[in-house]
Amino acid sequence: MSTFTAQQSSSTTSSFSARALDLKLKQVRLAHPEQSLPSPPSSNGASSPVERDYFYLRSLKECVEIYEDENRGKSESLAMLSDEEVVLLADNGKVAPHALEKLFGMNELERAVRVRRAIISRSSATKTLESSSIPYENYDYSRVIGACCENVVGYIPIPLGVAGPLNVDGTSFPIPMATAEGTLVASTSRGCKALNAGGGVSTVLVGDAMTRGPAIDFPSIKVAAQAKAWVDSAEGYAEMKAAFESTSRFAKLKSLKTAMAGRTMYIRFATTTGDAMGMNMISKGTEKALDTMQARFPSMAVLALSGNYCTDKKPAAINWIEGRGKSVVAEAVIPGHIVKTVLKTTVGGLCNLNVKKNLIGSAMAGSIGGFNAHASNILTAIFLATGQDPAQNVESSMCMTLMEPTNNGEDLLCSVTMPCIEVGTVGGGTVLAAQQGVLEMLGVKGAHPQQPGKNAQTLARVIASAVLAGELSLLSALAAGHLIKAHVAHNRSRVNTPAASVPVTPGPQA
Ligand SMILES: CC(C)(COP(=O)([O-])OP(=O)([O-])OC[C@H]1O[C@@H](n2cnc3c(N)ncnc32)[C@H](O)[C@@H]1OP(=O)([O-])[O-])[C@@H](O)C(=O)NCCC(=O)NCCSC(=O)C[C@@](C)(O)CC(=O)[O-]
Ligand SMILES: NC(=O)C1=CN([C@@H]2O[C@H](COP(=O)(O)OP(=O)(O)OC[C@H]3O[C@@H](n4cnc5c(N)ncnc54)[C@H](OP(=O)(O)O)[C@@H]3O)[C@@H](O)[C@H]2O)C=CC1
Repeated sequence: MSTFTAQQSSSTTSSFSARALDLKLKQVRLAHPEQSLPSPPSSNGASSPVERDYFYLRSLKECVEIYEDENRGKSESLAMLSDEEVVLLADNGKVAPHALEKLFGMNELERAVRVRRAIISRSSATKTLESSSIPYENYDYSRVIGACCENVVGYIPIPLGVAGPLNVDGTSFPIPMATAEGTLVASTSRGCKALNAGGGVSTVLVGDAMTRGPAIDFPSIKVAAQAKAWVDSAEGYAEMKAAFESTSRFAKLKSLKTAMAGRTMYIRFATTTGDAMGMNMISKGTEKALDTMQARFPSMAVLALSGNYCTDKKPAAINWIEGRGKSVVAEAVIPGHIVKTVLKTTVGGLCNLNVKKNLIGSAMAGSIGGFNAHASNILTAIFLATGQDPAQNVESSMCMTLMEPTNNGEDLLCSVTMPCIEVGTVGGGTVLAAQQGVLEMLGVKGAHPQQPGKNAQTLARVIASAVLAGELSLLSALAAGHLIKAHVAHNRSRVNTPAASVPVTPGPQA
């Protein structure tokens, strides 16, 4: 085995930048995985972690002896090893990379992330993760572990803009939007300006129920029908409700909808979930209710807690028709002169385009719940900013935008109908510090102190109102023929646009 001579003079060591030293060390480790590097002279005084790594890298055998010493706990043993030495243990199957937080302990969460980046980086084809611009430092990982993500290597920053403010039911709200699509915030702001000029948006909450729909098999259609009749009965409902509600202080069962497909039965549990979006809560309650049902129907077999009759994170007509999460309608009147001066179009032009695009165009396309221009743009940006589950934008963005002339054709009456806004202000990504900051700015952080559910409902009302702003502005830009002009101005970076690809010259056969 070749040997490596470390730079042992303290003056030479201090002339290394930490990064250069770190890279050098990694090269050595890759080339000589089994080698113990020489120790520094006692006068050296190497103190930074990188310097310690550089001078004290032990052999795999020594590292394993330290790590497996039964006289110490794992976190204590790992504290004696350098990052490089933990990477060495992981590379040799002694430490599971996804278990680093558990092994290091709660006081060393950033170290766990740093070491994992090194492990993953070096085993990947590109080897770029470790030195990449993906940030990982100064992040509160205690909020992430066991709640938001596993195998963490950092975090992805997304620009956060604020549109508005927007007057919703008499209160002025800033509209937080995390997005990488230039133009969105500007467009939503223009819509807010037009809406405020007409006195703002008024909203109604017409439903509040998260849903879960398990699939249950029975030996025959006869037994399945008996079970269905029992769940549909007052007695069955009461028994299921009691079992369901024993699992949570906040989840309250509102209805059970049953359906059969051959000998398989589906039950759509619909419940309020306080200020939580509620999927964990409702799944927990559903499991308990099915245990109760099983006692009555021993031959039933729960195939899956989710039988897609919910329907979570997938397009489905049942959500559009019955609603899921918060069902909100938001409405406003915009004076005709504001339509002209702020939106640069006319009441007639907007109404005509809305019918031809959002209603007839979507019908021609066979859309379910897509009777809008870009509800998902605004909703998803607010979801990301406020820590919602972004996969639920599928059904949450379902929206019908309506526009008609009012006040003898002078002004515009417009509305959005959104039956499935799935949001919470507790649980999931709402526990993260930055997302909590955004919820705080909106005055809806955490659980409402007196009325559980009010914070989440307010957030849903704000989202629907902001969607109305976005609809107005985009439709106006389309009606006026301004769309591409706006996107070239706000959405095409002159600094970062890469050089064009050079197509490979076609060969003689091509
Ligand atoms: C959680 C597991 C994986 C445990 O599963 P397990 O089999 O108990 O895990 P294990 O401890 O035996 O480990 C097996 C492997 O899992 C991985 N693994 C295990 N633990 C970790 C960890 N901490 N960090 C990273 N990786 C981990 C890892 O690869 C590990 O291998 P190893 O590396 O140890 O050789 C399993 O129960 C599972 O996959 N559950 C499903 C959870 C899920 O997919 N949830 C999705 C969200 S639900 C939803 O949003 C939509 C829904 C449900 O509503 C849609 C619908 O309607 O269907
Ligand atoms: N399991 C699944 O199938 C799915 C899970 N998810 C994920 O589920 C997570 C969200 O689940 P969710 O159930 O919303 O959140 P949580 O799992 O965090 O549950 C909410 C918790 O907050 C407590 N709580 C305190 N105050 C309130 C209040 N005012 N209103 C409501 N609850 C309160 C509840 O108490 P109590 O214990 O009394 O109920 C409960 O313990 C997200 O990470 C999401 O991505 C997403 C889709 C499917």
